[in-house]
Parts: sequence; structure tokens; C-alpha cells
Amino acid sequence: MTVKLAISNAGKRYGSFEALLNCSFDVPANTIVSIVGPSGCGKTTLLWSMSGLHDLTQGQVLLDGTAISGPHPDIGLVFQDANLLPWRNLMDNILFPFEIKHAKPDTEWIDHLLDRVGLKGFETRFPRELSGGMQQRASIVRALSLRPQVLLMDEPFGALDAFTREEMNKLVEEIWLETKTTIVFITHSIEEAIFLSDRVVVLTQRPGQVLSDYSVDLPRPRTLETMSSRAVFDLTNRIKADIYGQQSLAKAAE
Ligand SMILES: Nc1ncnc2c1ncn2[C@@H]1O[C@H](COP(=O)(O)OP(=O)(O)OP(=O)(O)O)[C@@H](O)[C@H]1O
Repeated sequence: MTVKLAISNAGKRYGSFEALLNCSFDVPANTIVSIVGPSGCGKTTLLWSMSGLHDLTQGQVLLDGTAISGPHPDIGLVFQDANLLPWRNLMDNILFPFEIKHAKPDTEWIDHLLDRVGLKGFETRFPRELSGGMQQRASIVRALSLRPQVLLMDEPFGALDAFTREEMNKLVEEIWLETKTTIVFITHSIEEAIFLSDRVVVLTQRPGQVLSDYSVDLPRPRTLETMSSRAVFDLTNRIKADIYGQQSLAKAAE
């Protein structure tokens, strides 16, 4: 499989504080890789380094073999907060990145995406008139409208209720099945990571390093039955043991 992103020996220090250390793994093209780990282990730091928004203090992130040294047009970002501009309606929010880049939007593609995520007909609504789930769908459309090769998602559904979150997970899988965009997904939810991913990378307590890297060999689209299978139960428990095992080791050392 072609490697899309290669994280090589990544390290990040904030002053004397070490957030990441010797972190290495690959993200194959056209796959979804989730990153999980104890709170504060450096997941967001790692994702921001992949986006080029953060410099690493050690190692590098390669996109198609070339080191990323700043924000990259082929990399899209979705955060926990949809970050829509409150004074612009939905369509004007989606068009905003094109205005900044002085680029011509592909309106057919944007229309298709809006339809895909169920936001057709809401183009003139303002963010305050949209639910949290709708705002997050809009931010996904905004990111995908630029046709990025890689989509980085930082706990995008963390603020949503459980039902909406499940719907959003299905939506991400559906969009992925259509576009095969390479996705790196950060989450605190092991269930969400397994549902979405081809691989789940578990980081250690800070400074974050790769503790384990699991393949999720489940058929797609994933269903309720898949998610209640023995394989998912076993994998969930292995990942939990990795994460909670570390947390109890850290407590014992205090
Ligand atoms: N700009 C910064 N300056 C100083 N320390 C920082 C900065 N950003 C993050 N850190 C610290 O680096 C560590 C890793 O932070 P990061 O947000 O990457 O972890 P995380 O795994 O995403 O956390 P969480 O799971 O709680 O969202 C944390 O201890 C955090 O306090």
C-alpha cells in the first residue's frame, strides 16, 4: 500500500516540557487511521504537526515523501468546534476558504457534498440557526470542498450527543467509501475509532510514543452487527488495557 503520510521519529517540546517523543508510524493512502491515548498524551500536538501548523522539535512528517513545512493545500482540517463564522450563512462559510485563496469553487461538488450530508436547502441559514451536528457537517463539507488528499479530524464529534455522534460516524464512513480520502482521526472514543478505522494507533502517556498499532479487519460498511461482534469486543478490551493500564501505572508512580 502506498504511504500517504509518514510520521518519522516525531518529537515536540514546549519549552522544557516534552509532549511527543520518537513517534513513528505510517498512514497508508486511502485509509482511515485513528489515534487514541490517555488525555494529554500529545494527540492534538501530533495532528497539528501533520497539518503543518506546528513545527516539530525532532523528526518530520512526510506527505508523499516530502517533508511538510507549513500549512499544505492538500491537507484539510476538521476540529471539535465547527468554527463557522457567525455573520456568514452556511454557503458563504463554505466559500470562505476559496475567497481567501482567490480560487474558483467547484459548485457542483459543493452541491453534491451538501446533498450527501443532508444540508441541501440550508445554504442561506446562519450558524445560529443550525444544530451542533449540522454545523459539524458544514465544517466537513467546507474541508472536503477543497478536495484535500488528506483530512485530519481532531475529536470532531466530541461535543455531540451519542445519537448524533453515531450518525456522524456513519456519514464519515459513507463519504470515505465515496471519496477514499486518507483520514487521520483523533478521538477519546475507542468504539468510534474501531467503527471508523482501518488502523488504530495507541499512544503512550506523555511524552507520546506509539504503544501499539492495531489493524481493524472488519468489512465495510460497518453495521451494528459488526460492532457487536466478538472481534470488536476483543479489540476494544485490548485497546482499553493499553490505555487504562498506563493510567494506573502513572497513578501508582505518583
Ligand atoms: N502550546 C502549548 N504550550 C505548552 N504546553 C502545551 C501546549 N500545547 C499542548 N501542551 C501540552 O502538551 C501535552 C499534550 O497536549 P495535546 O493537546 O497534544 O494532548 P492530547 O492527547 O490531544 O490531549 P487531550 O486528549 O486531553 O485532548 C499536554 O500536557 C498539554 O498540556
